[in-house]
Amino acid sequence: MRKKIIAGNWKMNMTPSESVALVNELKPLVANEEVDVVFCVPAIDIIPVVEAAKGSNIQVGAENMYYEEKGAYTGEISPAMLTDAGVKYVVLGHSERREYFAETNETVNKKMLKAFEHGITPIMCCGETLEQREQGVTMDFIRQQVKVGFMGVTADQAKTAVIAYEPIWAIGTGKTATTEQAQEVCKGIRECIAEVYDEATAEAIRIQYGGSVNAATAPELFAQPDIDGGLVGGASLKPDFGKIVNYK
Ligand SMILES: O=C(CO)COP(=O)(O)O
Repeated sequence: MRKKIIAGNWKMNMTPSESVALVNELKPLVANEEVDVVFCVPAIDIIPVVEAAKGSNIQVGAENMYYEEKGAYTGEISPAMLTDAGVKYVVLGHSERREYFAETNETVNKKMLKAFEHGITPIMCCGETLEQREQGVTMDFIRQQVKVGFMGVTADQAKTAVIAYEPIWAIGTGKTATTEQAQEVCKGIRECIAEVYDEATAEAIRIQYGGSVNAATAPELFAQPDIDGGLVGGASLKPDFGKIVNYK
């Protein structure tokens, strides 16, 4: 049985002081030992959020990370900086980073390998545009994202990874994919992992759905056999997130 993982992606919202207030507000609402609860937050919020989350079930993630150890990479954050600050997870290859910051399957792959090397669990995002869905190439596109993203990743590492299926047309639009659409693609991703690795790896890896998840849609989505939780944007900044975490 895979443990559900419900993660908030704060994106570029919340100053450090706002982040502490939000954690204090949400802390009692997201208490649930049956699921992994992760707050993925802007780099500058990591230290105050780790501090504010102490003693709770909230684990902290980053929204991005660079793939080099250290050096002359102005503006970047290294994996060692993240682990030293108490980070356990990192979102990699979010569609917003692919669109606005030139992330490619290849740079995502480098970051994936680095994250595993440092014991940080990657939440690797994939997902199609509306145009790709209409052209019927959704699964081809996602399979490529997954295959390249996981190049050189061992089966034991892959078993611990998280993949977030986020159809781009459903992000921030209020348009959640239907339960059937979300389940179908998450199942397809699991089949892709079984082809690249084996059944045991496919059974172990956790696959989230993301894209306009809210308290109303979460219960049905998370009840699907191949959906192991969610990556939640907008609703993770509100008390609604407590309802999503306690969807049962
Ligand atoms: O991109 C997302 C999470 O990473 C989804 O964002 P929304 O939940 O705001 O649609």
